[in-house]
Amino acid sequence: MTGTSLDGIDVALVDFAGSSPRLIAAQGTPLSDDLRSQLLALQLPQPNELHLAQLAANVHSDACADAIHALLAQAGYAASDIEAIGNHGQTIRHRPECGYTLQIGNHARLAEKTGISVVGDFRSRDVAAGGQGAPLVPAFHQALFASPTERRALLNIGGIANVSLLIPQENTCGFDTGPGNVLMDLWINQQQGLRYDKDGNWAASGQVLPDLLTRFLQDGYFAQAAPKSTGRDLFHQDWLNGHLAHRSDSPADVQATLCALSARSIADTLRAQKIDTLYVCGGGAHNKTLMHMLAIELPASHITTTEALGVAPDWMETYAFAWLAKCCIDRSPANLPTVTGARGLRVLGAIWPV
Ligand SMILES: Nc1ncnc2c1ncn2[C@@H]1O[C@H](COP(=O)(O)OP(=O)(O)OP(=O)(O)O)[C@@H](O)[C@H]1O
Ligand SMILES: CC(=O)N[C@H]1[C@@H]2OC[C@@H](O2)[C@@H](O)[C@@H]1O[C@H](C)C(=O)O
Repeated sequence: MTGTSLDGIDVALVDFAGSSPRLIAAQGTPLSDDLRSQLLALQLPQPNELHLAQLAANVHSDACADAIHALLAQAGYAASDIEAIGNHGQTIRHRPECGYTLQIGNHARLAEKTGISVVGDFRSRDVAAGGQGAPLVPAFHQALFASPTERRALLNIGGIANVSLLIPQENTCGFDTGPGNVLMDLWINQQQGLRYDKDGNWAASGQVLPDLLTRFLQDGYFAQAAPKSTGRDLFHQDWLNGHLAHRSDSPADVQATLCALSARSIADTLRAQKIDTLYVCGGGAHNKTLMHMLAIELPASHITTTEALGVAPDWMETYAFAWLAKCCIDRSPANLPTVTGARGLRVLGAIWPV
């Protein structure tokens, strides 16, 4: 899995032989500066992008192969022990309204480099069936973590934040709430050259600016009804610069307000759901300021991380893509039409067999 934050490659090794899946090992490897800048550049239109995307896909696959070999060596497994790799690829465009979503990654090359079958392109079939193609993890959350008694929400705070609502006796809902870390990452990078605001310390040093927060929240995405999904296609540098034009706020206050934007836009979607426990995963679970703001926004819910469900917050997403690969191999439908808006259940993904 390489997600919208473009921070690294996460690999999970999962055993599906028992009655429920078991996460055996997981590892994160930072993306090289070169690959990261190639992938970042492809997030928005640029000249010669077809060629550049194919070259980046090759480098991405080679880096994924290295990360997989490293995890197998560390866990004491051989390639021949592994049935398949679920390869999300890197999203460089997400335009379900135009009938496509694009995750680059050279699946054939990854199969060649590892000698392991690859399952990839998980989102296209759902989009072809009229769905958003995202988020896909709610089906996995439902399969593993639904409770007969507790009203649960699982919240992934990656670059983009997405939520799964697991309410007893109700269909599972899920959608992208909007920015998770992506705008905070862009702002601290622009102001201080850092990749992210460690523990949310910079945000904690500023004051939330209510008028700026209101301005951010006026983006039409927040009021849109589900099914909905988003990405860097919407929440990018120009979005941020556009909202900050003709203002002279203190940079720390802007960071605090971006943090509040993530917390508020998440909480606004959860308040009416009377969630008993909110389980947080993704890198944002490490942002203490964001977690604190969420707790203030949702006083009636117990807020913890997915560690309480037995899965460390950093591995939930990559675990999900192993599960999605297994569903594809078994030809089990893995989308939730109540989440993505697809016309029906579909088997997701394509297989590059060895
Ligand atoms: N200690 C920390 N303090 C604050 N923020 C952190 C910390 N560790 C990680 N993050 C944030 O989490 C981000 C990475 O999160 P994650 O890996 O879940 O995103 P992703 O999977 O790439 O995104 P998505 O889920 O949207 O695809 C970093 O870019 C950073 O903003
Ligand atoms: C198009 C795309 O890559 N979407 C990602 C992104 O990252 C978070 C959010 O936006 C979510 O919709 C999705 O990823 C997760 C893993 C999903 O499909 O459930």
